[in-house]
Amino acid sequence: MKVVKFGGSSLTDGQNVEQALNIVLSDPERRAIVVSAPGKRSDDDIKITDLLIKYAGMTLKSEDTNEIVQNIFMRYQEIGHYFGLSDQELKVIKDILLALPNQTYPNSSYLMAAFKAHGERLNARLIAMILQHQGVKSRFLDPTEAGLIVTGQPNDALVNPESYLNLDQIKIATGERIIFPGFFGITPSGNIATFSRGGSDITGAILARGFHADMYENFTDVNGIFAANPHIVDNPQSIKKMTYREMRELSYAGFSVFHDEALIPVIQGQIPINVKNTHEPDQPGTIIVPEKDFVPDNIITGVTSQKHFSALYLHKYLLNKEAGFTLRILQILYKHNVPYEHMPSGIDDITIIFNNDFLNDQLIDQICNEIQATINPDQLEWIDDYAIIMVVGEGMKKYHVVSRQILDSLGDHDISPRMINQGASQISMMIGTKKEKADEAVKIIYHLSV
Ligand SMILES: Nc1ncnc2c1ncn2[C@@H]1O[C@H](COP(=O)(O)OP(=O)(O)O)[C@@H](O)[C@H]1O
Ligand SMILES: N[C@@H](CC(=O)OP(=O)(O)O)C(=O)O
Repeated sequence: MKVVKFGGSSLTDGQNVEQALNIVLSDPERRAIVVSAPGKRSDDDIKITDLLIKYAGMTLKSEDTNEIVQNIFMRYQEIGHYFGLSDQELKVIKDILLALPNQTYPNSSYLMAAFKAHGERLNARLIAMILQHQGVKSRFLDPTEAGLIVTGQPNDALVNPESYLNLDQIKIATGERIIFPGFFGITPSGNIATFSRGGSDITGAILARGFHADMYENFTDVNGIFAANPHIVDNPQSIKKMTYREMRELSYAGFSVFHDEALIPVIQGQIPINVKNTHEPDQPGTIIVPEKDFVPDNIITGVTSQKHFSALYLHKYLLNKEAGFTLRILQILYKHNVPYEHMPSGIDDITIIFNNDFLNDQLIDQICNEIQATINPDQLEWIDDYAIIMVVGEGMKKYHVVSRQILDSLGDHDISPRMINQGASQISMMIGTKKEKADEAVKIIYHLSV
């Protein structure tokens, strides 16, 4: 059997949902369907998830929410009407939306998670109603009923392994389709908690493992995974086949088309992933497979950049002889609950690279002051303007000359790397640059790879 996930970009309106359902019905193996909340219908539209975040915020501030509820409901109503559902049949969706503020939540973070999750919960319910209306044997299955248990942060949850045992018990009748909402699970105490943004990919992966699927098909709005972000490189080539670890490195480093955490359940279950286009389902898309089933065609598979970093540069002579130097820095970061992304070092220097999401100006000042006082470095410099370019390819392991070509080409364009780090897996190379040079660097490296 196949688990199939449709992203919000594939479920924007009635016509899109019809395309998705045709895909489902064209293959009897497509038995478990994971859906996201309806996405943007045009560039200036708002995703349902973002409308729900606004609804939660207004509820917390006790503002009038009639208009926002109506706006959210209208999106579902429009899809329902396209398939001939009556307002009477759709009333349940409005009732659930209106009832959200009246539930009890442990705190405002759980309230936010529950509101957000209803984008997918109501869409799955609606799509099951549409299929039933068309006479297709189908069932809405909720994470509560399925036992998709999660722990951790209410808006950044992690799957609990018990979920796989629960999913294993679920019977899908012959010819039946299960419609499952993406993006959230239920905590052991029965509250809703969501994965991080884009997390319906994770739900699809959990179901693929839990149901022992032969394939996880992930439908989006482009022909698979491109070798570079299409917003940076014009018409990038689509990758035919790649490995789990290539995808994990690339999605972690900026390929937002597939969530990096969604790789983990499929790797554990050794299930191939096929990223495909809902609008062109006959195109092969990208297949993501275990390393043992892969022979690289190219040296570089993909290149990506991320610009949300800062770095702390520390210089101290004989740093390499001072036991506990790094430990004392890490203790300061730990005290302030600040994680770091990377820490390349030399004999007398170390750079610590941070994700800006975990920082603010006050925290930066505190950390710098404490490091200055504790470590007494010869030089301490905070660098705001930091981007990381990640070049990934299984073929890079064999052809070390590619690193030199990359650096030479960047140098020819006056881009001098601030840091170079060859990953321990030898399939990736990380290059630190100024933010303003990041897109240009991606273009240069992409054109070397094709
Ligand atoms: N390397 C890449 N390959 C394909 N798409 C990419 C890549 N990087 C960014 N994207 C963007 O990701 C979008 C699909 O991701 P997303 O909008 O989250 O889809 P969905 O709603 O289907 O989950 C594409 O429309 C594309 O613009
Ligand atoms: N709707 C959620 C979860 C998700 O995965 O959405 P999408 O499939 O549209 O990326 C979000 O916007 O984050």
